[in-house]
Formats: sequence, C-alpha cells, structure tokens
Amino acid sequence: MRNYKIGIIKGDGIGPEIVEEAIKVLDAVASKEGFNLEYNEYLLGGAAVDVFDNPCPDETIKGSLNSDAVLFGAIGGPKWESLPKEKRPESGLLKLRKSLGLFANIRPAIIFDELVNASSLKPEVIKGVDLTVVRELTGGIYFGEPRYKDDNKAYNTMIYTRDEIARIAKIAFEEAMKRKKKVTSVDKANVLEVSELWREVVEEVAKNYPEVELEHMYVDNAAMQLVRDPKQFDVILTGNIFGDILSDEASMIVGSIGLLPSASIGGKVGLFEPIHGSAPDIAGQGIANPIATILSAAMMLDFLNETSAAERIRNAIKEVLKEGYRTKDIAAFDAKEVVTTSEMGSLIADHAAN
Ligand SMILES: NC(=O)C1=CN([C@@H]2O[C@H](COP(=O)(O)OP(=O)(O)OC[C@H]3O[C@@H](n4cnc5c(N)ncnc54)[C@H](O)[C@@H]3O)[C@@H](O)[C@H]2O)C=CC1
Ligand SMILES: CC(C)CC(=O)C(=O)O
Ligand SMILES: [Mg+2]
Repeated sequence: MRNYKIGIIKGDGIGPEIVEEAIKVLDAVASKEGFNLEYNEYLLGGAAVDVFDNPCPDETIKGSLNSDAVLFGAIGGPKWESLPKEKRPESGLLKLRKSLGLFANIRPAIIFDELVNASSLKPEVIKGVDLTVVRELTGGIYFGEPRYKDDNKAYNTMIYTRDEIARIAKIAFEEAMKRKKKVTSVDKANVLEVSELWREVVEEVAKNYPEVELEHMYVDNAAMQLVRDPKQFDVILTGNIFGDILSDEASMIVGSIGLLPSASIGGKVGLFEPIHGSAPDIAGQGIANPIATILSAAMMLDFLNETSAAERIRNAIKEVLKEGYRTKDIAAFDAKEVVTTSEMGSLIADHAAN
C-alpha cells in the first residue's frame, strides 16, 4: 500500500481546530483511495514557545524534512505579541519557510458557484473567477538586512537578487502554462529599484514561454483591479509582501478568508497551509471555517500525485456547499443550515468517503 509520512503542525488559535478537520477528511479519502497516511506532529509558533522557549525548534525543521509533506494550520496571537522579535510565533514561521527552502507560495482563489452570493461583490463580477497568486516567500522585505528599530527611527530593506526573481518567475510561467497562459507581474517599478530589476528579470524569463501573455501592473492598480474585474487575472506573480496583501484581498472575492488554501514549495518537502492567520478573535468558538485548510490538504495530495483523492475532496466540498451548509463567515446568503467547524469537517469527510 502507498504510504506517506505527513508532518502535522497545528499551531495556535484556530490552528488546532481547522487541522483536526482536515485530518478527518484526509483519513476519509485515504481509506477510500487505498493509501496510508502516517502523521507526526511538530510544534511551531506560540505552542512551541510555550514548550521549548523557541518558536521554530530544530525538531520541527528536522521532522518536516523527514516528511513527504507537511500540513500546517496557523500561528500567532496576543499571548506572544510582546515577546522579543526572535521569540515571536511569526519569526518561527518565517524561519521554517526559509529552512525548508520554500521560496514559492501558490495561493489559488477559485470561486465556488454555490457561493457567488456570499461575496460582497456582485455575482456577475465574480462568477467564474479562477486566479492564482504566485508569491515569492523567502525573500523581499520580510527577510532583508539591514533591519533596525530604535525609539526614533526604524527601517526594513526590500532586497531581491536576479536568481531569486528568476526562480519564482519560472514557477509562475509554468503555472500559467497549465492554466489560461497569462501572467500579471505585480510590482512598484515606478518607485522602487528592486521592482525595476524584478521587471527586467521577469521579461527575460518570459522569453522562454512565448505562448504566455505577460503584463506588468503596479501594485496599487492591481489592488483596485482585483475587486473591479477579478476575471482579467490568471496568474499573479509578485513578491513576498505584495503577495501577502493581495491574496488576503483575493479571498474576499471568493467569499471569505476561510476559503483560500496554499502550497509552499521549492524545497525537498512542501508545506500546505491556509492563507489566513490564527484568528484569535474566534479561536475556541467552533465557528472557524475549515475549508481553506481542507483545500490545502487537497493541494498536498495533488503534490503527492494522489490527484484522484484531491479531486474527491474538492467535489465533497462542492456538494456540501450545494446542500446549503455554511460556517458563520459564509452564512450571509443561501445558508440552509449554519454549522460548526467540526460539523463542516464531518460533512465533507462523509461526502468524500462516498
Ligand atoms: N500563516 C500564518 O500562520 C499567519 C499568521 N498570522 C497571525 O495570526 C494572528 C491574527 O492575525 P490577523 O491579522 O487577525 O489575521 P487572521 O487571518 O488570523 O484573521 C483576520 C480575520 O479573518 C478571520 N478569519 C481568519 N481565518 C478564518 C477562518 N478560517 N474562518 C473564519 N474567519 C476567519 C478572523 O476571525 C479575523 O477576523 C496574528 O498573530 C498574525 O501574526 C497572520 C497571517 C498568517
Ligand atoms: C504571519 C506572517 C509571517 C506571514 C503571513 O501573513 C502570511 O504568510 O500570510
Ligand atoms: Mg498573510
């Protein structure tokens, strides 16, 4: 029987609640499709600070590297906010991504027909949206040195090297080849030198993909165009901070941040995680939407070449939404019944097993 070692990182806040539901669904499809998943749990973020006084223990890095793939919830929360920078949960996540070499974060935003009324945008604007943000994940301003803060002055540095830009651009063009063959590279080249280099290198990489249409867009315009006419986009290629922001925006086109999954790739092992954070404001209430994490688990199965199991999960989600079940965040329209995090996970697992 096919056997996969899956690292599980639940994290903080709603992390444990949503990852539990994804495991439920993974177990349902694994037995149906005839493969075995062996789970090993590792700590990251606040949960790791509480036990090891370290937001990214070596054991988590080693364990992840020993896995075939890692499923991750989210980290962070007010409990750890006043710790020194290096002890904060967010530093732990950045360190894990860097240590695993995960330079590419793929964040698809695909509208479910059943949810066209759940978005605050008009149905005719969003029906059929199918875009993906390819975000550079281990460079840019989140990692650049020097960085500094005193009482009167603070700064960070946005750095990209030619090689870093070329490798993420290649991922975006490869993605576009599998899709609608259009790349929109988003930058701020009218102001930033780092964006000028970004454009030059993206143009060079584009020469290897003559079938793909390339356009450049400034990030402020991109933020506006995303809500004006999201269907104009296929692949959005961008840097770390712009991708972080634009993908949260894209989630609201689809209906909720609780719906957007992601795959962080580029190293030996992939990390699969919802795009949202640990949502401390709703943690422990049983109202978090687990679908982003369940879709991340489906992306994980795709990367493990268990594509039929991944499709089974996506179909199960569609069926459950078609039947009118909604978590609170997407309950505003068309809800037949508002369900808890755990009920939503069980409904999807039941459909996926049939
Ligand atoms: N990848 C990660 O682990 C990330 C961690 N964070 C951390 O998470 C903490 C909270 O950050 P926020 O800025 O509040 O962002 P957030 O994404 O956690 O929450 C933003 C808003 O969306 C809602 N939300 C998020 N996920 C949801 C879900 N699955 N279902 C329903 N509603 C959902 C929350 O309730 C909140 O109102 C911070 O410590 C932040 O640093 C933030 C983003 C990513
Ligand atoms: C919490 C940060 C480290 C990153 C973030 O917001 C994200 O990856 O979406
Ligand atoms: Mg973010």
